[in-house]
Amino acid sequence: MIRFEQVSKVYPDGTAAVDDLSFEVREGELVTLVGPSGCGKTTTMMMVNRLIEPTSGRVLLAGDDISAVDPVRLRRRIGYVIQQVGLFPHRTILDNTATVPALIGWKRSKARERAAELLDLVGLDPSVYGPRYPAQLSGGQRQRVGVARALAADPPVLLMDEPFGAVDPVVRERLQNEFLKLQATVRKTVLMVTHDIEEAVRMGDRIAVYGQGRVEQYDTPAAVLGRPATPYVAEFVGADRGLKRLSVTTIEPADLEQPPVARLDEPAAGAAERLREEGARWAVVLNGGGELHGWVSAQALERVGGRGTVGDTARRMEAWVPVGAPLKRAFGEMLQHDAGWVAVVDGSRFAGVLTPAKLHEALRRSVDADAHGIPRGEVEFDSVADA
Ligand SMILES: Nc1ncnc2c1ncn2[C@@H]1O[C@H](COP(=O)(O)OP(=O)(O)OP(=O)(O)O)[C@@H](O)[C@H]1O
Repeated sequence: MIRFEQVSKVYPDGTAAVDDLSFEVREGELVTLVGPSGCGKTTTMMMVNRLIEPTSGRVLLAGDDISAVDPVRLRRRIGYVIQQVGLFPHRTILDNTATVPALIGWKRSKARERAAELLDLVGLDPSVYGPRYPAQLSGGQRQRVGVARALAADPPVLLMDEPFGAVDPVVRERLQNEFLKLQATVRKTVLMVTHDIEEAVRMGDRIAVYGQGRVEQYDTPAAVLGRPATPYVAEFVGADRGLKRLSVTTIEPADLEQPPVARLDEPAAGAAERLREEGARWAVVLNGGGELHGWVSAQALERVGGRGTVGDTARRMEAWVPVGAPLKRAFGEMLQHDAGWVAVVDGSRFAGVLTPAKLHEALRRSVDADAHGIPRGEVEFDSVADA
């Protein structure tokens, strides 16, 4: 969709900002450009919407050499989100969001209707925020408006330059997650500049790691973390890349343990006996529909004895995650709820539990898979234990 072919940019003062860049962003893919300040990320991005012209090489968009496309028409196909957002201070949020559709000649009513839809999509109620002015919004809300505005004319391509850079880390993580959800439905081709490797790893389908003016590695987050192509990349992703890997390794059914299970409405005595036989100290408790309710300890069941049901003494389980969530989220849930394990659900069905030992095992398996270049599911567990 976006293709850089041996692109270089030397500024008039002789600064070589980008040197012989070649890579391709596939349609619907989110690619993060990450690297230290001044390495040429913004220059790369601005050559896509022709705010900057390359000195040599070509940039292609959907097969067209963009140097032959009228810049104004080109930019209609490309949404642009920048850190400072750049909202017009004297226009309402609704009008700000409707800027591009209005510019390209949509009827005012249609442009505003679309703007309201987009505000809703990024989590801002248009009836509340639409009439406000930019100064009446928080930084995070302004960033959301920036995204809504970029999407308003439904361009196939989005360029985002540090889009979540100006907000605190908590809001930033929320905006990142919201954007990923949005991207899962709108499937734009996205180039996103960041200097934060965590953000690059979390957001990118692929990452371009920049050295000075050059791409040192262009690969999936797991591969960049697992097999840094050069010592520079290894240093840039950091010694704690094992930890970062938690963000990109997902929980799979094979990672789960199957503890004893009790039903909410079954007699406590029967459940207590089962646990005794199995030598287990606790059981997961499900409701009649097989959905997770919580957990119960063997001791508590013994106390209830013959008189009651499991439901009389079961505790709710707050620490749960869906299958497919990153290990980092499971780990976060364990810490937040001070839990020794976290329940994993598949839709509304209970799928098993992830324990710290299993989490570690999953992580090792993912490292091992990358080291050998084979899919995670095909790694023999023995090789993990030996590693
Ligand atoms: N108009 C310009 N004239 C001369 N040099 C420039 C110009 N714009 C950028 N540069 C230089 O080109 C290099 C790459 O800049 P660029 O803005 O692409 O980097 P970046 O990776 O986006 O950095 P940052 O993360 O700090 O925004 C830097 O050395 C910068 O000083």
